Amino acid sequence: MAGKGTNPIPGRPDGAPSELSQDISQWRVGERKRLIGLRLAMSADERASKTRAIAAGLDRLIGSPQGRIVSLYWPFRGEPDLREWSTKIIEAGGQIALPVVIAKAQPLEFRLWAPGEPLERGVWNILVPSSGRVVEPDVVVAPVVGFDAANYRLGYGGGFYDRTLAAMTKRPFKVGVGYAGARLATIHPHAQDIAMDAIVTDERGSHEH
Ligand SMILES: Nc1nc2c(c(=O)[nH]1)N(C=O)[C@@H](CNc1ccc(C(=O)N[C@@H](CCC(=O)O)C(=O)O)cc1)CN2
Ligand SMILES: Nc1ncnc2c1ncn2[C@@H]1O[C@H](COP(=O)(O)OP(=O)(O)OP(=O)(O)O)[C@@H](O)[C@H]1O
Repeated sequence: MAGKGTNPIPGRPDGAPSELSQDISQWRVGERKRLIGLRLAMSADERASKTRAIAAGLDRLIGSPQGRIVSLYWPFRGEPDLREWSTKIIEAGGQIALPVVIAKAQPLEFRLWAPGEPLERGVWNILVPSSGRVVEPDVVVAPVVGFDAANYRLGYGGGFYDRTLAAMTKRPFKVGVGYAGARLATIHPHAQDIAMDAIVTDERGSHEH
């Protein structure tokens, strides 16, 4: 099965899953690179049209955002750009929060933000709200690098969302968002990986509940 463009877990001639965590973390590194490469290779038009489909999927899944805080993200490395959708959430009576990296290996903080409000460069130069109140979102929309059939999410490898979700006192509704091409059979989840309640992609399918 180790065809062109695949990244078999090493240690097995057939690429079958090995339980060696070192092999799995190497496999994750390779898959992150491959999947980020795939989405960066898409045209801006293709990303925009897939992003519109993702936004429609989020609307169907989440329903009315009235009185709810939805955490989004400031897009980078070809992630779906949902900033236009964030305006719709606010117009419909919801609020938007953005994640802030406080430090490596620490949970994220979420700060309220609305389009037009000031942002500043945080850790790794990521833009974060300068002044919004720190909140716990009702809905966490987390960008995925990859995702699997059990709704586990592969991110950039910082473990930020897993730590954040584990530390939250509220139990938010957790939605992973990404392109359909980011689907994997399994991400070989670690014990501390937290599955999403749903994954929304540009393809309508069984991941929506
Ligand atoms: N748009 C967006 N914002 C987000 C996230 C995200 O996934 N997407 N995050 C979701 O977690 C947090 C940021 N997570 C990040 C994790 C790793 C790297 C990164 O560049 N890591 C380097 C290695 C850095 C180092 O260890 O020195 C790398 O991958 O090369 C960047 C952001 C919060 N904000
Ligand atoms: N709740 C947690 N407590 C302690 N360590 C954790 C926790 N969650 C994740 N980690 C550690 O963080 C590291 C990266 O985790 P993982 O590969 O799952 O990141 P990711 O989901 O791809 O990244 P991100 O969530 O930042 O997008 C791993 O070494 C993992 O053990």
